[in-house]
Amino acid sequence: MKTDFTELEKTIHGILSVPEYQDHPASKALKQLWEINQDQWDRMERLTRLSDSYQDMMIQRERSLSERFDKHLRQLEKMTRISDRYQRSLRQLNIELEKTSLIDPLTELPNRRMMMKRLSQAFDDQLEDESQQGVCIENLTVAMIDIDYFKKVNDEFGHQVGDDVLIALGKLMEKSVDGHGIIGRWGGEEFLVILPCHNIKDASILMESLRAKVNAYSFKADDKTVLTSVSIGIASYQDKDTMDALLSRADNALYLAKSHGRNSVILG
Ligand SMILES: Nc1nc2c(ncn2[C@@H]2O[C@H](COP(=O)(O)OP(=O)(O)OP(=O)(O)O)[C@@H](O)[C@H]2O)c(=O)[nH]1
Repeated sequence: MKTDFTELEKTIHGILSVPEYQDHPASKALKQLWEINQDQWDRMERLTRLSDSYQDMMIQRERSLSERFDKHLRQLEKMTRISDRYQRSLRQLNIELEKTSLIDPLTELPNRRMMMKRLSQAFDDQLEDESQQGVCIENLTVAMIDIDYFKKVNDEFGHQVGDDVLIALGKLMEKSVDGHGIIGRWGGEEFLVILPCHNIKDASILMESLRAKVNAYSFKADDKTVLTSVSIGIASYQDKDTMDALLSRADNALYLAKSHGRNSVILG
């Protein structure tokens, strides 16, 4: 746009520099007009520069904002990844913790806590079944099993062999009960079997077979052989029974089995 005026500028400069025209009113007005024009140009240039620097500033600002946004986004993604990882490991830890709190570390059978949970569940099922006249018309039955003279095993063969015998007998008894109910380590050399939907007769046949298997089993420790047997007390659910009452009947039956010479099954 300014280049269009180049010729005009030259002409005006030409007129203004002629000495005879200096005092002519038209020359004075032209000079004034020229100065106003120059002033306008300066102002426009200043405005253009201002607008350019403003635009530069905005571009710069936009760039830094977008960089900051990208940086925050990356940080957020990183934090989300870390949090996901942390949550996964926490979940895994919880599963393991839950498992270790319910499993006996030596025999890897359910521990007493888990057996109490399962028994409580079996009780609920039993009560629900009674009220709804469901398919399970038989009683819930429990069996308390205690290894006979286990102290002797420890004394004679050492505690480590005692541990190995506990593990081996745990596996053997678990196999015997498999498909009928569950077995857990109740504590020390004592185990509990829960047999839902088993009347006392069926339960005693199953427990008698378990007893015979343990009796026939021999554990080899180096060149020595460890022979064991178990005493078993059985009790079936009776009307208005509590868990404690049922367990204590099974315990009393076990006590009788012990006092009647061990290696036997007694019904409570
Ligand atoms: N090796 C080993 N021994 C255990 C464990 N828990 C309990 N025992 C042992 O089991 C033995 C139980 O002894 P007692 O209660 O006298 O019973 P018992 O010798 O089996 O005799 P009866 O039960 O009367 O037939 C003790 O010597 C305990 O130390 C265990 O985790 N490992």
